[in-house]
Amino acid sequence: MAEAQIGIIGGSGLYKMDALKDVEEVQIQTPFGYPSDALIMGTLEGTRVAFLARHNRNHTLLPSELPFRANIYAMKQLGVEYLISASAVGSLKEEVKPLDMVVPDQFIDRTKNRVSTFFGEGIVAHIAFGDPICRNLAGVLADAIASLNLPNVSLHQGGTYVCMEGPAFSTKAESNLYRSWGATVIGMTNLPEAKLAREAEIAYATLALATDYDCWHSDHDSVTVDMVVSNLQRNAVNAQKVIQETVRRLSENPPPSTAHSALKYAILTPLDKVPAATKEKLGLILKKYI
Ligand SMILES: CSC[C@H]1O[C@H](OP(=O)(O)O)[C@H](O)[C@@H]1O
Ligand SMILES: Nc1ncnc2[nH]cnc12
Repeated sequence: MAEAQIGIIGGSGLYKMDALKDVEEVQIQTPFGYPSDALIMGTLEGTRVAFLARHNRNHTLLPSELPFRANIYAMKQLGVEYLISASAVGSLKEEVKPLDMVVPDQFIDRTKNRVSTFFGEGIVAHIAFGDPICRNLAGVLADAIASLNLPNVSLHQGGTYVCMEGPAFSTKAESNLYRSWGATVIGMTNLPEAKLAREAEIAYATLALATDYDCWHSDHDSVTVDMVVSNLQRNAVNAQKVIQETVRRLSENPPPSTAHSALKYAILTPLDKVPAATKEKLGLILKKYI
């Protein structure tokens, strides 16, 4: 099986990475079904990476339809230890302008219909999630953004990403509620990924690309898909530069991550009491502990 230490999940508007060399497309089956699309393996800055279009290259999957478990498990099968998510988000703060980049460090869960754990079926585990983003990976990502000095793009390091169910965008009352909570950006995808990545002991960080002011801002039109995609297309070149620079820095100096041992104290069920079928299904995740 092709291997990569670094994974990239591209969201709305980022369906491929132009700079990848020696590209190989791999269809991966996991115990949780097929991922959103084939994984694109390629070399970036001399390092093998795995790229996945979160909603499929043809954008056929709603946020609520995403096979989150298969996506993260497939990354684990490829040997991924660091996962960078690029995502379109709405801004909930005046100072976060469309086209700005945010590296969030917190989430608020407003989803209703997502499976966000690999556990169950006879095995119980509770990962620590007080710091849902890997601080060291986020640091590398933020340093990479800062080093590029991208014109007209401000970096906001830290901030809270509200993850809503969708697919409809928020009402003004909801948007203002999230603002009153001090949240920074809003999207529909990153929280289940962050939880599953943590369970799979993969370090996870988000490159949030602001595309709109959601619907709260009286001087801006309410968010539309056109607005999101046209802004993200304007930003896609920048996003790829950031990812490339992040990969260069990561491959030179892969940082330690507490995510890499997240399960050490998380599993409650004695492993000899876990049904054999479950042990087999979660084999890749559990093997360190068996
Ligand atoms: C196309 S607008 C809404 C859509 O965009 C974001 O997707 P992603 O996080 O994959 O970039 C947002 O979460 C919604 O899924
Ligand atoms: N305003 C918004 N709400 C939810 N998801 C988004 N993705 C991009 N903009 C968004």
